[in-house]
Amino acid sequence: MASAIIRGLVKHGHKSEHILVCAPSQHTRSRLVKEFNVRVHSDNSAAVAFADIIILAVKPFIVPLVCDELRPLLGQLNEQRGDQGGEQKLVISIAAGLTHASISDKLPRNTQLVCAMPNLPTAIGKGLTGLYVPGHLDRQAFDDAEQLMRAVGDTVWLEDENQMASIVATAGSSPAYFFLFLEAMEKAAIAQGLPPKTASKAVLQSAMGAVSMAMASKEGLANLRHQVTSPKGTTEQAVLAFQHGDLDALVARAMDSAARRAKELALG
Ligand SMILES: NC(=O)C1=CN([C@@H]2O[C@H](COP(=O)(O)OP(=O)(O)OC[C@H]3O[C@@H](n4cnc5c(N)ncnc54)[C@H](O)[C@@H]3O)[C@@H](O)[C@H]2O)C=CC1
Ligand SMILES: O=C(O)[C@@H]1CCC=N1
Repeated sequence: MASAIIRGLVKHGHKSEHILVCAPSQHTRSRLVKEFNVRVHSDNSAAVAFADIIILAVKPFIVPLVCDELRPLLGQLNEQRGDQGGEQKLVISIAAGLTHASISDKLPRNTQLVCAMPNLPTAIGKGLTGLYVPGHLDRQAFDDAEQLMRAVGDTVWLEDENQMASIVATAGSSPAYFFLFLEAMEKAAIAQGLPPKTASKAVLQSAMGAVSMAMASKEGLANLRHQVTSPKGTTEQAVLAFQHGDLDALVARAMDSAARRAKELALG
């Protein structure tokens, strides 16, 4: 996910020399230098010395370990900046499930921390990031978090942290559902006899057309669906097959499972 954000940032004009990636693996560091020409370091605390905005993009169970590495220097630098009336460094966590309080507890007191849930299309500037912060955040930190994630897509601010699990299910994880559905369509089209390239083009272009139309339209998804569904026609048969398979219930079950998993990850 870090690569997706970096790709999106670089593509949208952020200078690669302003980005420092800290990763323990030499292989990962070399790959990122080769791909994006970013700065790299093996020591996570180098991020604190270098950056005003620090993104925690590790697996949820590793976040506490990384916070332990960041805490001493982060506390020291923020204290210095506070004494000089300067801005505090901003920490953004993208770890699924982890609560603001659980991460804050691992960082120096009063650290400006935003919990974010982006998704993979940030890599092409078409991401969706849910953002949450309880109560107060400095205006500058708020603007910085918004501006950074806006550079790689759209944002929604959540008022209630409990909504974050739904954003994980609806946005963070959902590109995989769409890929799965498109894969299933592609397989079915090939099974019906279309050449693979034709099947792929027909599926992807139709998906893109449908999503672009839905985004441009004020009519709502059900209305658009009705416009495709001629009475006693072909679409009606396909829609009936989905409905007999109880697609709504299946999707709800899948999304509930993702949201439940996000809450489990919060418990560690
Ligand atoms: N993959 C996705 O689409 C999304 C992932 N996320 C969140 O992003 C985080 C990362 O997920 P992925 O990118 O999928 O996992 P990943 O396994 O692909 O990437 C994790 C990276 O962390 C690095 N790492 C491991 N230990 C480290 C340490 N001690 N210090 C610094 N770096 C370390 C690894 O080298 C690896 O490059 C997770 O918390 C996940 O919940 C959030 C939204 C979407
Ligand atoms: O599957 C995961 O846990 C991560 C969080 C959202 C998308 N990928």
